[in-house]
Amino acid sequence: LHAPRTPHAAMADWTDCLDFGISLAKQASEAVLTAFNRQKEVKLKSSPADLVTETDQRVEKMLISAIRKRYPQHRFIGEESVAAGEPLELTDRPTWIIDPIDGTVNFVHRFPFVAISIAFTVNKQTEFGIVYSCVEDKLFHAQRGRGAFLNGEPLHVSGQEDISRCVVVTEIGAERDDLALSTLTSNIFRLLKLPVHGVRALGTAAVDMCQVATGGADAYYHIGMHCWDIAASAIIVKEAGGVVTDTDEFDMMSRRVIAASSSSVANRISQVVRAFPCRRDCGGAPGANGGAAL
Ligand SMILES: O=P(O)(O)OC(CO)CO
Ligand SMILES: [Mg+2]
Ligand SMILES: [Mg+2]
Repeated sequence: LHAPRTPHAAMADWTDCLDFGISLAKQASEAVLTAFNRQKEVKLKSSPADLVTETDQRVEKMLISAIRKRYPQHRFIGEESVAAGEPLELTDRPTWIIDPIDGTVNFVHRFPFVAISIAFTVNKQTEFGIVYSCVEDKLFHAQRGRGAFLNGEPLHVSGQEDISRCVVVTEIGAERDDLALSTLTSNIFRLLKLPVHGVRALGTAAVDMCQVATGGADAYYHIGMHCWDIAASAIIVKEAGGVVTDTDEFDMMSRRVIAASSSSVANRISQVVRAFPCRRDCGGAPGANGGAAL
């Protein structure tokens, strides 16, 4: 089902793809839970804290082969396929952006927050996102213009506008060089000094960001993640009434994101948090790799 820029394609609502994605996320969750308590063979990727297991690779292959069989024209950006050398390219074609296990370090350690994250874009616009937090058995999803849901119940952000009353979620990530670590820790220091009510990190960007959609947290920011970590949860936050930004408009390839309950909270975080340079996932944008404020 190729979707060129035609009025017909503009009218497509992609619900069939969403339903299929949800059924696959449930199957993938079973595979993740079966392996959760078992011994894992762990390999390193970009750093000593960037891990992959056989389950990450197997789940991604299962998802992609099932989707490809049903939608042969569709394209993919998958974390483990990119790690294996596949190009990371977002085109106008219908594209599935997949993180087979978001929270692999948690998975390896049996820390109980791991998720399957699936986003779907057409003409580079996200049409829906699915985040399945497997151990919690929480299925988050959102479709463009149709709201966000947790296990079928509508989601709403907190609406908090005062940063000093916020719980802010972030991730430490896998970067371990001095500049990244000092930037990360000084960002947390500055937020705590505002003060905010608390800073949290669950170990999965997808689930972290979904906390903003539920109103359980008021904001999330992250530097250094990849598009597959946050593409699905970004539309979930947006459809729950939240704000998703970068320095300017949200750009899922920039490796920076702020998701917040209100634009005033997003702006305040943007003033406080500094970014360290990260190579974009794909495409180019002026100043995208600079060390400017997030
Ligand atoms: O476990 P993954 O997919 O590498 O993702 C991490 C990125 O830091 C957690 O979101
Ligand atoms: Mg991830
Ligand atoms: Mg992953």
